[in-house]
Amino acid sequence: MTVENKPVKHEFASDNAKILHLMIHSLYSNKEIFLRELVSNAADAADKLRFKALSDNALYENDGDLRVRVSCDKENNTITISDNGIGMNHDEVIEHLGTIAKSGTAEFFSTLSGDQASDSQLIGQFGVGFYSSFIVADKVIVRTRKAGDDASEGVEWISAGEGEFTTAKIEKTNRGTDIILHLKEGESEFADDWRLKSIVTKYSDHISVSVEMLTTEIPAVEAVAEVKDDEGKVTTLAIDAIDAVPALWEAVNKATALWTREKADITDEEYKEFYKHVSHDFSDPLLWEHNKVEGKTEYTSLLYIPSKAPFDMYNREKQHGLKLFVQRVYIMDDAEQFMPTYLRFVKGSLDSNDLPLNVSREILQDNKITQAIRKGCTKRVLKMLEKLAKKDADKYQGFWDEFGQVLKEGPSEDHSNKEQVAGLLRFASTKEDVAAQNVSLATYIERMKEGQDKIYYVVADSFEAAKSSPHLEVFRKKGIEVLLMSDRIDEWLVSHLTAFDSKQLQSVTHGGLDLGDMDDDETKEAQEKLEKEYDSVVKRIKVCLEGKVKDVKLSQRLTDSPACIVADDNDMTSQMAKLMASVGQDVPDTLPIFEINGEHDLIKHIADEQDDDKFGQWVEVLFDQAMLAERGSLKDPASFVSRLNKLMLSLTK
Ligand SMILES: Nc1ncnc2c1ncn2[C@@H]1O[C@H](COP(=O)(O)OP(=O)(O)OP(=O)(O)O)[C@@H](O)[C@H]1O
Repeated sequence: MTVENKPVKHEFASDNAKILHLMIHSLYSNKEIFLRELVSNAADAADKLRFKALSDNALYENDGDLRVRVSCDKENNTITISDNGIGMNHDEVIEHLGTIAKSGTAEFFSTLSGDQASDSQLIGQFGVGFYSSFIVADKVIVRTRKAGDDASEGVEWISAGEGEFTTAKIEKTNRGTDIILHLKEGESEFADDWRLKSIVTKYSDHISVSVEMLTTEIPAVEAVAEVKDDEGKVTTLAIDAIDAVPALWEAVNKATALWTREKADITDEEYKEFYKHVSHDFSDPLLWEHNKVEGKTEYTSLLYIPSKAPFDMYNREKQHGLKLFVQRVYIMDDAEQFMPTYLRFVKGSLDSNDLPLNVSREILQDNKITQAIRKGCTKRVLKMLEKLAKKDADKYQGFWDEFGQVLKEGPSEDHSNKEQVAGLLRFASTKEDVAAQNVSLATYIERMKEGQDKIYYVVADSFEAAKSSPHLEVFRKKGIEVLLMSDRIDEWLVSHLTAFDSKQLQSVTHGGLDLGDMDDDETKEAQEKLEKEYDSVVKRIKVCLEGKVKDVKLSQRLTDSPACIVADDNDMTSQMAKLMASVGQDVPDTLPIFEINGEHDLIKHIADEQDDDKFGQWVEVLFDQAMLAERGSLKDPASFVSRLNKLMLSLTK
């Protein structure tokens, strides 16, 4: 795209005005963060240049001293943040500053409630970055030139943060980006060196690039002396005047990479600010760990668990949050190779001395060092979570509520840490019958009944459906706890997590029910007797449901419902079938097992029905009902309704 000398108008790509309005409103009480965001972007730009210059030193254009400068002009009510980093060309300006929109923006903004406190939390998760300038400015000018481009390739971007912005070609001799904020009326407090300095030190001390501000200029002092001669005549003599001290750019931050410092010298505040820089999150992290690993592979990791899930957490393609450094040189963001996908919420930085500086994503992929670091970091995060769960169950619960669903991807993805991940899982259960997922597998095992050797669970579409599943009846009667699962991922989880602590996980809707030593002899005898009694009824039902069921059995799991559907041991459960169908997979048509409750009055009633037609109608209706309860829908609902109506009519006669 060619750039015109004359400013060209562009529309913002998304519903910018509305989004900005919401953002400004929700972040207003914390407006100084605009400076953190802009300094953070400028430092990133310096990091990116340093990385690119590794393979092309000319990009430094003889100015290798990377820095960010912050200044203000009281008279004109402006603040300027200037960097000599990578800069942007015209297309990049349009791409990066022309839209706040990221995928899912509209959906995300529709979740805002208008309540400032909760919205600012959400906005923080979304990340507003550059656009936070409009909290304090009513006009923002960006003047930028990409490293390596000709001075005439500079671009000026101007916007008042409403529906549009302009771009124009400019001459810019020095590489990098200047951002000039024209402060709104009432925000002139920020056009003050002391105020700016205190914000920069508060938020940007950990940034490894130096952030500079101008010192105050000291004017020259003309010193004079009056000398009296013998006759009393006074002469004025100029003696050594004090030279003026010009304003100098001076670093106002420590400018050393935080993770290279000793843990004992780093305050919690500094850790928190560094987190905000790497994660673009506005809230404090939940916890973090900073480790220098020595030995075969040497690296420093600073890993954070956020307190809130970002709005696009469930997108598995989502960028990961680890920044990779090699020998303190920034290499890349989103170094996904160092963390398994189910821990994609972890943010932070990794610095390795063993990887080459010219490392690329491709090299990282098949690299022994990468694998060793990934293994170490995975263990570290799992340990952090284990420790938290032990030490502070409430805080862990907060973590689980945000990230539990993602952690549930663990057992299928990470076989070597399956047991450890399983120990971190939390479920709802029949013990409390509430939707909160707060029961660990270890707690379940502690509460198991004498003689119980399995961990029982049910998976359904919703918590309500799981809780009222007919399959739970006998478990409730016998006081056996069952885990209630209703997250989309649950069926997938249990298909990979088949045991924990040597106890098998068993679906209550799957296969024959064997309560093992928990059934007394009396119960077993009664069951056998009932089976004999119902032998011929079961056979008659099989004939009626020929081609629709795999088998018909007398149930041991029902007490209140007349019948239910069970999946054969090796067959896919209906939840799994639904899950596969929802991702477009072919699902084999498997026939269910139909179980009837011999103690139920309806079953007793049909057992006595001599008329084959009527018997058939009853069986079909009961079967459809059971299918409906299990799968939530029927292949042919109209026939079910008509059969039910016929049956009801016959009862009125
Ligand atoms: N000073 C700068 N120098 C070079 N590029 C910049 C600069 N400031 C912003 N950018 C570019 O604009 C992009 C958008 O910045 P913005 O702050 O809106 O989002 P972000 O930093 O990518 O992430 P987040 O929205 O989560 O804060 C950056 O990713 C970067 O590519």
